[in-house]
Order: sequence, then structure tokens, then C-alpha cells
Amino acid sequence: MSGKILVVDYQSPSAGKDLVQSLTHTGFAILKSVPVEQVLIDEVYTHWKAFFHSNQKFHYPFNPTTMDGFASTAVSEVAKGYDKKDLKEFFHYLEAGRCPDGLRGITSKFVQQLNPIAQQLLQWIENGLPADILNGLSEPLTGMITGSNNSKLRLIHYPPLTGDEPEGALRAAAHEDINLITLLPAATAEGLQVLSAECAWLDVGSDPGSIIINAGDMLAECTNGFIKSTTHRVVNPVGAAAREGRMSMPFFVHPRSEVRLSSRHTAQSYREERYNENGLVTNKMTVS
Ligand SMILES: O=C(O)CCC(=O)C(=O)O
Ligand SMILES: [Fe+2]
Repeated sequence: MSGKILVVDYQSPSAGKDLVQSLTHTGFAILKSVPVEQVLIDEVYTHWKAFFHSNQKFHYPFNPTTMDGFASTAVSEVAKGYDKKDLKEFFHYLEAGRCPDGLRGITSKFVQQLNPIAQQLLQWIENGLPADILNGLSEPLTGMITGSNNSKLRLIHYPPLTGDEPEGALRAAAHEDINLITLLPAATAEGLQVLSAECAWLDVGSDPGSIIINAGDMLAECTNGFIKSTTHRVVNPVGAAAREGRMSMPFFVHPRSEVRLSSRHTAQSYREERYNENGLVTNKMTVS
């Protein structure tokens, strides 16, 4: 256990059952022994860190239609219900989207290692659904992402704090993810917290090699709330740690656009509603 969040061994015969138990209790799980090369993770971090420290990033302004590219700290997200922008800059990598030439090879290789893991996790989740919820799905969860070109790897850089941050602004304000599930390889520093059922913020560790899994709103929507999406945030470091940047790279697993999630929503209508709320589409995308 890490706090109250279960550590699930991906190679264990009970991994599927353990994952569903953890997701239904906390909305989060920490996976270990996942078949992703640690050297590749390290390499992706190193190369993208250099990108965020170069002016090259300004050549890829965020495109609110395709949702790819670089969003600076000036245009970053405002979490639902907040009025302060998150203290972060990020790049959305989609397999069919823009990417600096020198980064495409390793980033695509990484995404290709994450995709089959996402398939396996969705299969395990599906195996753990009660019959009435399973029968209510418009198609199997694994099928929902087959052929999808909507999944995104979000490379995030949280710059060191300067002390001039607006009062109350956080690295990432409390939010739920929009997509089906998120695979979050260990970040380069602490700071991630999840809101427990008892409304307490629990630290989620960032042991290298582990991948944090959380359920998103689309999974809650299509399982009629059987699996809940979980509120999480990234808090600001204090003391010496405040002078260090932090990097993370959540992989947001999205269905094909036409997939029906519920009687109310397709994946596309759901996404449009939520993106309009978080300011990514409505912000004027001027990059400072
Ligand atoms: O940086 C992190 O650890 C989490 C980021 C996150 O939750 C998000 O971008 O949705
Ligand atoms: Fe998130």
C-alpha cells in the first residue's frame, strides 16, 4: 500500500481483480512491474525537458481544434470551478499530430508501449463489471479505443516557483480527467495528491518504474458511475524543493470520437463539453 492506494503487481495472476478493487475504492491504483522500459521513460523526460528549456516550443502553438502542440504557462488550463491558471506548461502529443522531429521517434515508441497496457487494463476493468453495467456498454471497453487516434500523451513541465505566483494558484488545481483511464508514469518529483472518499488529500508516491492509473469521467459516464473518476491535484513544493521544476507525462486514453458512452453522450460530445469548460478551447491562444 502507498497511503491508502493499492499497489497492483501487473504480472500477478490477481492483477485484474486488484486493479478493479483499487479503482472502485479510491479511483486510483499504482501499478508496478509494468512492461515499459525505464530507460525509455528516462530518455523521454530528458529530451522533453530540453525542449521546454528551448525556444523551439514556441514553434508549436497549441491548436484547439486538433488539441496538439504547446500550451505555455500563459494559456494553460483553468480547472473546472477555478479562476487561476495552473502553474504549468505542456505539450500534447498525438500520434497523428505535430511533434519536433528529434522527439517523435522516442515519444511514439513510448506511446506504442503504453497502448497495449491500456488495452489490458480496460480488459481487466471490463471483466470486473457487474452484468447490468457490462450489458449497458455500447461496445466492449477495449473496442472503444481500438483504432482511436484521440489518445494523448501530455508532457508537462512545472517550472520552479518564483514566489510571484498568484495567490492560491497551484501546479495543477483539483480536477478529474476527462478520458476513460489515465496512465501516469512516475513524475520526476512529489506533489500529486488524490482526494479520498473521506475527503482527505492523500499523497501519491512517485517511485520510478511505477505507473499510476486513474479512472476518468468517460469511464464513470459509460459505467453509470460504477467506477468513479477521482479528484486529484498537484500541490506546490515548499522550501528548497520550490526551486526545482517537475515533469510528468500522463497518457490520456480516449475512445474513438463516435463511440457512444451513454444515452446522453458520444465521446466527441462529451469531450467538447468538457474542453470548453477547462479553457483550453475557449482561451485566446496567444503564446507569450
Ligand atoms: O503532474 C501530475 O502528476 C498529474 C497531472 C494531471 O493530473 C493532469 O495533467 O491531468
Ligand atoms: Fe489529471
